[in-house]
Amino acid sequence: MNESTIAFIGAGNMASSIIGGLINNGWPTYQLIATARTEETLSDIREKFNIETTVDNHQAVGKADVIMLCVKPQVMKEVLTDLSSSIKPNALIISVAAGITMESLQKWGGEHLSIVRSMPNTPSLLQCGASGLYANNNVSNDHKKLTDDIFNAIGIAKWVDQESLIDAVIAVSGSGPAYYFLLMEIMEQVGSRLGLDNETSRQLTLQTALGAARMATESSVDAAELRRRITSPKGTTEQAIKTFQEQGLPELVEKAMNAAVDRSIELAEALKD
Ligand SMILES: NC(=O)C1=CN([C@@H]2O[C@H](COP(=O)(O)OP(=O)(O)OC[C@H]3O[C@@H](n4cnc5c(N)ncnc54)[C@H](OP(=O)(O)O)[C@@H]3O)[C@@H](O)[C@H]2O)C=CC1
Ligand SMILES: O=C(O)[C@@H]1CCC=N1
Repeated sequence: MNESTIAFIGAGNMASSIIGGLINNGWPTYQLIATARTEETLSDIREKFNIETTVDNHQAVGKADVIMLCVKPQVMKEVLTDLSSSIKPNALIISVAAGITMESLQKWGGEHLSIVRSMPNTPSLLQCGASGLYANNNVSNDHKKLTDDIFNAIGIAKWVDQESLIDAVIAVSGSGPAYYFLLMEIMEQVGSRLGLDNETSRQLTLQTALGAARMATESSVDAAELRRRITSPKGTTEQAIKTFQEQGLPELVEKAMNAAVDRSIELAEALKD
């Protein structure tokens, strides 16, 4: 069992997904600390996870072997600059923020710090997360192993060797759950408009998403082949897929994913100073 204490600076959607995923995987609650701006958020975290909380970032960071920066990109500079003096020597810093570069993190926290830029996603709560990881040159093999222990406990994790690929990870898996949720929302609504009662439409949609995801991950053939197996010649699926393709779904998805990348680059530029 890992003996490291992890401080979560920021205890919102992403932090609580990681905390929940770690606890579900057996990470000891006494090794987790979370901070937030408001007591309201912290009492919610204590109620859900029974871990130590504080509004004092310095107090949390002073005890931590791993400091997980889980605040919004817009407040990262203020938060990291302020807490840098309390970071223990040999602590590992992990940022989850979109659009905050390694250069900025080092400038605000200190050039000597071991920093990993991560891009997790909220299904981490169910240990179904998909994370991308990028390390600076100060990160030792032990720190990499520790990072792997954390992110593999909440799903799968892939190291990338160029920082710019973190933006690709944002477009695929960081933001990705929202794309599938959007499709589920739309299918539920259309099912209702086609005459199903709302609850039936919801249940059929969600079970279909779960079934498709499980088949895609558990089957020995790829998604394209699984799709072909549903698409009978001259059948109903053929008409639906043809409509998606003729109306530009592939181009639309590419455009949306590029928009996510562009926004990350734009944030990095706007928040670098
Ligand atoms: N949501 C997602 O799916 C993903 C998010 N991310 C990244 O995660 C980060 C957080 O996003 P998300 O969790 O959605 O945001 P939330 O707004 O849900 O959480 C942000 C948290 O930061 C806390 N906070 C704000 N200022 C401070 C401070 N000075 N000290 C300590 N805590 C502070 C807030 O406290 P309070 O609640 O008290 O206001 C809140 O708990 C972002 O950088 C984002 O890019 C990455 C991948 C996926
Ligand atoms: O939307 C965002 O900016 C964050 C990063 C990836 C998912 N949520």
